[in-house]
Amino acid sequence: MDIFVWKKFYEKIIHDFGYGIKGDILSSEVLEKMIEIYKNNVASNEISKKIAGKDAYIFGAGPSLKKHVMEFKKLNDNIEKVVITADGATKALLEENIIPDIIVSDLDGDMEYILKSNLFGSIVVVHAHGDNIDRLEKYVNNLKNIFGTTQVPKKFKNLSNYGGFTDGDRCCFLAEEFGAKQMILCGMDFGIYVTKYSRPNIEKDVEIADSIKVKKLKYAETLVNWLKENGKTPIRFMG
Ligand SMILES: Nc1ncnc2c1ncn2[C@@H]1O[C@H](COP(=O)(O)OP(=O)(O)OP(=O)(O)O)[C@@H](O)[C@H]1O
Ligand SMILES: Nc1nc2c(c(=O)[nH]1)N=C(CO)CN2
Ligand SMILES: [Mg+2]
Repeated sequence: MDIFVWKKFYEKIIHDFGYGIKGDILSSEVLEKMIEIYKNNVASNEISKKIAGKDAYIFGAGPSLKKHVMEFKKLNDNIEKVVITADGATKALLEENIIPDIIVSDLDGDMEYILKSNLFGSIVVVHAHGDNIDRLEKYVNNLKNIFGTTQVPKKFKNLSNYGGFTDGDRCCFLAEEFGAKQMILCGMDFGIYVTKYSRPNIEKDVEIADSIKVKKLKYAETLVNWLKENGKTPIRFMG
């Protein structure tokens, strides 16, 4: 997404959620510094090699996730694919012995499966924002092959901004940026329900989301719809 178009979305989002741009900038600076120190990042051409020209299967943590993982497993064609998971959705793929090529995360969820998947080779696209500085400090030096992103519409030496807000819609903006042939969205239900993959501490498998999560999902849907209308990569839903 053009940075000026993203700036308009971003200003609305931070106003709507009461986030401060200062926190987002500080967090981005922290991630930049860590990448400089640990040098554990990959260059953008590594992302390009994984995505360009392929069918991008993008997995979010909605109620249809497990069903769509099983459908994905049954695919039997020779089409080149890239598996991109949003944060908590990573666990559902590992449960089926599928290692995602790329994980997009702000590191705010259950890290066990992201760390495990990264050990098996997944690139982790780590997002900096004002509410995850502690998570960056705790986990970035334990990861290899990371790619840093920011939501601040401003240039950073080691961070990229392709637009997008939640981990799920940012997967889509990444696939668009790096020239996927098409995107197939799995577990990207949006709506008002969350799963244990998104919120590990809920009692039932699926529960009604809290109001902030519902609002985040609404933005995720709006951004994916924007991309569908304005992007070059076709987007469809699994099933
Ligand atoms: N019904 C849904 N419930 C949860 N995630 C969904 C749903 N539909 C789509 N998604 C996408 O799946 C992604 C992964 O979910 P997860 O809750 O692990 O991520 P998250 O963005 O870190 O959420 P949060 O910021 O609220 O912690 C979300 O970012 C969202 O874009
Ligand atoms: N400042 C801030 N930015 C975000 C946040 C958040 O909680 N705080 N959550 C996001 C994805 O869910 C994306 N961006
Ligand atoms: Mg997250």
